[in-house]
This record gives sequence, structure tokens and C-alpha cells, in this order.
Amino acid sequence: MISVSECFQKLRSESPANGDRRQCALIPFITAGDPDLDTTAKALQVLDKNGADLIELGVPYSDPLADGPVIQAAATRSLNRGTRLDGVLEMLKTVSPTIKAPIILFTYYNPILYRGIPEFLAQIKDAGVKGLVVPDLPLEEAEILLYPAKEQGIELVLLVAPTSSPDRIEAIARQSQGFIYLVSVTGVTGMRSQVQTRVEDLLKQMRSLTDKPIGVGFGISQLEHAKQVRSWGADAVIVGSAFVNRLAAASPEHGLEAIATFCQSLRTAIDED
Ligand SMILES: O=P(O)(O)OC[C@@H](O)[C@@H](O)c1c[nH]c2ccccc12
Repeated sequence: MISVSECFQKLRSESPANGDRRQCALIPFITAGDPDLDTTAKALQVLDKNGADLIELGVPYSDPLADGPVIQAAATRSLNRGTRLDGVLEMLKTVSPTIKAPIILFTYYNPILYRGIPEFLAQIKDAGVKGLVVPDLPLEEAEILLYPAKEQGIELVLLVAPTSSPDRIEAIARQSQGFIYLVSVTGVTGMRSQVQTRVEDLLKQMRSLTDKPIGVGFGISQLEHAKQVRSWGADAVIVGSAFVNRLAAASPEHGLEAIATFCQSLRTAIDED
């Protein structure tokens, strides 16, 4: 499995010479263990086969402060089933060699601190994880995680909020590894009726500060949203709640079918001229 950065380099190298029709990565997010870890393993393979370039996998947590109702409910269901980090990593160890999309693990900071940074990083590396997002890790503390992660070949992706000042955006862009996660709206994750046009300005502003890939997430739930974000020049479109919602269907089989179809339709929408 290639790294997060290599994945974006590959996409850029595949973009047409004129450069304006950049390839845009599709990054789905799902919550591990919802409805169960077997289905998560299958879901990762389904997403990989249906157009995902990278995949975000959320470790369920009891206090997901940055998450909206859909992902909070998924985390609760998963925790109630007994999903724990060790089980997620054990599942990943068997699945990651079978998929090409780099896995980006999503976890809040507490579980990392509880396990200890060196131990945590060694275990996720062993499981085949290539990227890490810790939504509640402030930039000021990112370094204590960023450098040890780098040593393990794991790229720590930092988040830019729409309210971040230009200086802060510049500092985050400099530190972020793999790509920069531009959060499109203030508030929590969750499907919204449209993407804020402010994202277009923010993307332009960030382009002038860095040439690192920029992924846009939060509220993207329609094919139109994905096309719009891509037309604004994003290097990746991140979709979470809309996948989590579809996976939580009447049965695991229905859920897997639903995310396969949705992933394929997003892929087509993003690649269309
Ligand atoms: O769910 P949305 O609105 O599509 O947004 C993606 C988001 O779910 C995913 O990237 C994510 C899940 N949990 C997070 C916590 C913080 C930032 C981002 C996330």
C-alpha cells in the first residue's frame, strides 16, 4: 500500500498536462465496527473497488465532540457492540494488504494518550495504517505526534477550519503531512444542503500559501457538492456522514450495496468534465 503523499503524487502525475483538470481524490469515511468489524472489513474492500483513492476509518469514541448526529450514533452503536481499538487494528492487519487505497485512521487524542504515543504508532503501523487524523489535537501540540509518526512512515493530516487566520492556515499547511484537511463549515460533521461558497475563496487563499494537496470535507453529501468542490480546485473530496448513513441500512448486505453504488456515483461525478 502506497503512502498518502504518494497517492496524491500519483494522481497529480496522471492529471492532463494542461493542469486545469486536476485529478481529484475521493476519500470516504466510515466508522469502524458499525454495524460490526466483519462488515467494516468488507466495506473497506467495497470502497477500494468502487473508486475510493484513500479511505478514512474512524475509531469509535465515547465523546466525539467534532462529530454530528450521524457519526455520533455510529460510534455509539459500535462501542455498544464492544468495538475497541485492538479489534479495529486486528481487523485492519488482515484487510490492509488486500486494498490499494491508503488507510487514514481517525481517532480522538485521548485513546492515543491512554495507550502512549510510541506504542500507539507502532501498533497502527503494524496494522498497515498510512495516515492519521486527530481532530482534537491542536496545532500547538501536533509536533509531539507528528515527528514520531513520520518516523513510522505515518503521515499526520492537520485540519484547517474556515475561521482559521491566514497565519494559522500557513502554519498548519507547513506542518500537515500527506494533505491538508480543509473543513468546509464551522461546526460538526454532517450532511448539509449545500457547500459554503466560502470554500472556493479559502481554497484560492490556501493555494497561494502551499502546493500541498488540499482535501475538503464536511457536509458533502450530494453528487453536485462533490462536483462543485472539485471545480473549485480541491485535490480531494471527503465524504463521511453520507456513507455512514448508507452503511447503517436494514442489513449489512444492503449497507454494503448502498455504499458501493454511492461510491461509484461519486467517482463518476468527480471524474466527469
Ligand atoms: O460527515 P461529513 O459532513 O461528510 O464530514 C466528513 C467527516 O465525517 C470525516 O472526515 C470526519 C469524521 N469525524 C471527524 C471529526 C473531525 C473532522 C472530520 C471528521
